[in-house]
Amino acid sequence: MQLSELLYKTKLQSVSGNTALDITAVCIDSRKITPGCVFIAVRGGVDGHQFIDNAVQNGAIAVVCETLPENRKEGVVYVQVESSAAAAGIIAHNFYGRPSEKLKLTGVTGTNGKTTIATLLYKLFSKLGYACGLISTVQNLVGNELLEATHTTPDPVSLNRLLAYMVEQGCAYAFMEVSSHAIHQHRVAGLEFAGAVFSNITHDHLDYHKTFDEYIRVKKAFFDALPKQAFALTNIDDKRGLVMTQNASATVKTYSLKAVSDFKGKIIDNNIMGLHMMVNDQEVHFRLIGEFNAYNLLAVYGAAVCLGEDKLQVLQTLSMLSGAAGRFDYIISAKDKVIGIVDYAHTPDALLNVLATIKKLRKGFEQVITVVGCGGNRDKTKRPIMAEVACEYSDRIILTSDNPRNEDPQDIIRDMEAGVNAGCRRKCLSIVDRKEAIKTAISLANAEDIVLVAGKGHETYQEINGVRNHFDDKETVKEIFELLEK
Ligand SMILES: CC(=O)N[C@H]1[C@@H](OP(=O)(O)OP(=O)(O)OC[C@H]2O[C@@H](n3ccc(=O)[nH]c3=O)[C@H](O)[C@@H]2O)O[C@H](CO)[C@@H](O)[C@@H]1O[C@H](C)C(=O)N[C@@H](C)C(=O)N[C@H](CCC(=O)O)C(=O)O
Ligand SMILES: Nc1ncnc2c1ncn2[C@@H]1O[C@H](COP(=O)(O)OP(=O)(O)OP(=O)(O)O)[C@@H](O)[C@H]1O
Ligand SMILES: N[C@H](CCC[C@H](N)C(=O)O)C(=O)O
Ligand SMILES: [Mg+2]
Repeated sequence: MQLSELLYKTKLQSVSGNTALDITAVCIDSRKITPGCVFIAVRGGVDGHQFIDNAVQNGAIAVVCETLPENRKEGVVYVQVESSAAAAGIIAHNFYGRPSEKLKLTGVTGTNGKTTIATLLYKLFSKLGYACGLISTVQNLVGNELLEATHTTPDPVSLNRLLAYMVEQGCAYAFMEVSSHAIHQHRVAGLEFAGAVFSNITHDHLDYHKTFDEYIRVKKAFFDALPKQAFALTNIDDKRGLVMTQNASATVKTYSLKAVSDFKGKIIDNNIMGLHMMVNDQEVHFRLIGEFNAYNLLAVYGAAVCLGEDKLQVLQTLSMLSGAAGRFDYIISAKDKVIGIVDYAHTPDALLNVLATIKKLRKGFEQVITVVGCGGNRDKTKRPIMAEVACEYSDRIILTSDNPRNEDPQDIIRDMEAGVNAGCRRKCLSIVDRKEAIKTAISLANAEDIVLVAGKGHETYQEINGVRNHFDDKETVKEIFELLEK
């Protein structure tokens, strides 16, 4: 494709050279240069500008950058833009044939619930008979083809390649999670969204965004950028729900369990068998559990209706679906009927939600034993809060490792212990080894007790010092149930 076509819709500052140049690939990483490509120098943790010469040496014939290099090579076209990251999204979108305009793309953002909502939308639309794509933390799916996910929202080149593949495979819809990192880094720049969903916003990722206001501003930017013909569906029970869409030119739709809204729900009953709800005057039973899933289900219902589906058919189909892997995923031991719940709650709010949900499901006599850790090299401020939440809602807690990454797991646990108040110390244990921690929790459980293993959900590894060792919470719980019941 010609460079001039690739630059369509980018905000150019200067161009040196002839843009009637055939480009074979788009590259944002100098380590992955292929001859004939355009290299886009993006500033991140390191400054991509320092790799321009290297990229040219390895065969890049055009360079897109914010600051022009002093030594420019003859025959190479240099394009200056205001934001390389934004240009990368737009250029990648053009290169891959503007895939988001060839299918209906819905983006889901918010602190919690993105994977659940996007996955349910994918399952729902697949069941309704459409070929669909899914881009999520857990997995990417093109029809039934499974592709590994490395990020919640991939980099713009991988993302547009994936969307183009969905188009090629005949997908009519794509549902994707849009993380706040992705919005901030312009990974979704250039994409044409048919609609966007806001789930909620709470304390997370402040290691990256620094302040809560900045985190809100970043998420809001996604809604501000939606096209006029798109829908912007927001949860108005969240304090920031209306702020998100206040400047959107898209059509704003709302959902709520508490207030008058376009998609209004009311919980009639909420137990281990599922949710019994009223949704816009229609009584319906869902297999998903807990109030937070009532919100997720309303978001899915609302988005499907905004995309033009029949209300009743959507509810009937939704009522048959199960949730996403590692989200309130439970196993009951054969003999003692101990309930093991594996959940991806890795933020204070998510943990609070899960434990509050469990509390409502209890019959009264059983203990709740919580196993929880916090990831290394991530927001440290959440550590004591998560321990505090776990203490408040559990009869026993075992603090353990999540993915320590490059931190000493003992240090992480110490940070968590700061949140355990004197009154709770007697019910709290710290065990660094996650498997040992789960085993201890299950050994402490009596018949019908509930063991919550939080933080890693669907993850099948534990990352320690750059090495990912196989580790699967659900598999571990199952294994220990079998071992202890022999
Ligand atoms: C903090 C963060 O988000 N980092 C992402 C970011 O990296 P970065 O900007 O620091 O990149 P960098 O390594 O400094 O390089 C800057 C530029 O120079 C280029 N480069 C770099 C080195 C080189 O030799 N040559 C070269 O050309 C890079 O390709 C890049 O374009 O851009 C990279 C390419 O798109 C991402 O892979 C990387 O994700 C890292 C691995 C990551 O861990 N990200 C997490 C935090 C993340 O994005 N998480 C969210 C979900 C969060 C949630 O909701 O839970 C997600 O969407 O997955
Ligand atoms: N609507 C919701 N509100 C609050 N908590 C939720 C909600 N939905 C799910 N959760 C809790 O948050 C955890 C993460 O859910 P999910 O994976 O769907 O969210 P996510 O936004 O994709 O998270 P991540 O950014 O980590 O990928 C779940 O394990 C559950 O405990
Ligand atoms: N997308 C999140 C997931 C955190 C999951 C938790 N298990 C951890 O490793 O901290 C992140 O990368 O920050
Ligand atoms: Mg997710």
